[in-house]
Amino acid sequence: MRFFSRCFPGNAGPFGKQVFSHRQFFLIQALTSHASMAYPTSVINAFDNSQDSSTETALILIRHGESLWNEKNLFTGCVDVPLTKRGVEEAIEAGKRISYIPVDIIYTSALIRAQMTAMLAMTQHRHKKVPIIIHNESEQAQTWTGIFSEETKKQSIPVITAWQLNERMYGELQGFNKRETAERVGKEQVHEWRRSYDVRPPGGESLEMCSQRAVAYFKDCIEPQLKSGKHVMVAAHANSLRSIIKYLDRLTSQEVISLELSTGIPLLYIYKDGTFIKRGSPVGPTEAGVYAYTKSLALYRQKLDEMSH
Ligand SMILES: O=C(O)[C@@H](CO)OP(=O)(O)O
Repeated sequence: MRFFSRCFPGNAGPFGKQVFSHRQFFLIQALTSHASMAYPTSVINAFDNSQDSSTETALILIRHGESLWNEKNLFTGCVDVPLTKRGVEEAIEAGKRISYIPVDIIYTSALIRAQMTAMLAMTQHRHKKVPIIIHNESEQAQTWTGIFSEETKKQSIPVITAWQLNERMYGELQGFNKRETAERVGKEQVHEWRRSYDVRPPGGESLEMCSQRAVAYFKDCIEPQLKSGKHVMVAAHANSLRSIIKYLDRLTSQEVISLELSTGIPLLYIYKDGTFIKRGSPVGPTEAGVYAYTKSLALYRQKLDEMSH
């Protein structure tokens, strides 16, 4: 049961007090293990490779679009702030960039800026499936969010929310202006709090502490999905994603200091034979280079194109 309790929404943690039930598990299984009835078999095969664990799978990482506190230059951490208009546009643009890359399951943090980003990005996707947030707050939430049409389930993508993917908790800095804080306590101190690997901001999490929960979640819950043939998108935050990228790219704690992630830029990895191959950021939906590296992605794109003609 370890996989279940750690990997489904509502797992114990600062942002979840729910418990996992078997019903939840079966719902997610149903949502992720289907083939589309509405598409020709060849298309289904092109992106439903969940039976073949040797297949390459796509992992898209995306930092949320600009938030209202990014705009104001405030330490945000786990404060649940929505996107700005520009953030909304960034998320839509990101969606265009990945609109031909298969997505079978989405993970987001428990915070609205990551969830908005994932949902807005999916409005641009060519497969037109509906991303649906899996609710597990209570037995009632599970029952009341039930989907009873198999056909409709097949046209859905489960969205799993996990507090472990949240932004690093910034402690007593949350809500303060970054520039003003630097003027008060010194630029070096603020830089150390923001970018060092193991120094904690007052009352908050160091990047190392953030890594411990984010990478553990990635290894326990997301990697098994990729391994089983699912294409995964993760919408999260600067520091939870820096932690995950440190793990994927095997960066040292020194190297991760200079890793900066822009808002709303998708990053693509291919998972194959237990390793992650970095593919950078797809620049545009029709960029040939993005699809050149794996046959299955190229085939997927070709089929989507054929469907729309
Ligand atoms: O304020 C925050 O939560 C983060 C991300 O915006 O800031 P920083 O770049 O300092 O880690």
